[in-house]
Amino acid sequence: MSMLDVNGLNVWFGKNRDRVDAVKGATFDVGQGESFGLVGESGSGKSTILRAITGLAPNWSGAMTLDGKPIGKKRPKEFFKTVQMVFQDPYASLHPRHSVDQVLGETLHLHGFKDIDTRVVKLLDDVGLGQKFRFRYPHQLSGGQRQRVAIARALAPEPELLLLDEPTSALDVSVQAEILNLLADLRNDRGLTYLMVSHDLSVVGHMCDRLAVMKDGEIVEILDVAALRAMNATHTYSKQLLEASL
Ligand SMILES: Nc1ncnc2c1ncn2[C@@H]1O[C@H](COP(=O)(O)OP(=O)(O)OP(=O)(O)O)[C@@H](O)[C@H]1O
Repeated sequence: MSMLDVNGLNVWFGKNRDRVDAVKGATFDVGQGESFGLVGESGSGKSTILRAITGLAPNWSGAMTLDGKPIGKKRPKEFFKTVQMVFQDPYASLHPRHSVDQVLGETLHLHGFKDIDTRVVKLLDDVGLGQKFRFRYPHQLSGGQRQRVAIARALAPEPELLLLDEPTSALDVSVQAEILNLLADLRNDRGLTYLMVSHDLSVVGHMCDRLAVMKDGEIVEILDVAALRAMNATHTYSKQLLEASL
């Protein structure tokens, strides 16, 4: 069964002459436990799809369902127990004056957990940081460590679906693989479902089962990773993208 089903999604910003149609008629589904990639050039609408799913892009039409239930205009609190997002830039996504303990503790509190201490310790272990990072502030962490905290925060409500918006592109090349391996391990251990945006085909080839290629707001092709590895795309633009990635 589909974890996420997106059907004829249109997303726009602004009005009249200022209107930008960022996503046009996007249709795809992400199976339970699947890792699905969205690739394409800058401005093709990849992040906007994630933002529409989480309610950060309010102007949309079409149909989206999560676990078979329609996603409406307002997201109830339970929605964010199932769906969490990890942003590209952990420098921007963590409050500079909140310690790691506050970041995780407040998220757990918000989601109604009582055994907060135990869970904070467990989350830090799960993302490979450990307790010594618990009372540090973002400026005392490296980029990779900050992204681990952001991943721990996303895992706190025990979600089923993680929306990953270029989760390694703001990091040093040397730590990108560590974070990708962490995400792959977490998916294996917890049976998570991923919807992952990347402009890097090698990242998607490593992390995803299937991918959608986007251009100018439209999905031009959906490929499985075997077809990606075999350079077996049908659409001209996907072919160009594959060739450019060599
Ligand atoms: N808040 C906004 N207001 C107006 N236009 C926006 C807004 N957010 C995105 N857009 C426009 O929507 C289009 C799609 O942007 P989006 O960020 O989804 O692309 P992307 O494929 O994720 O690119 P990138 O890899 O650079 O993040 C672009 O033309 C962008 O300028």
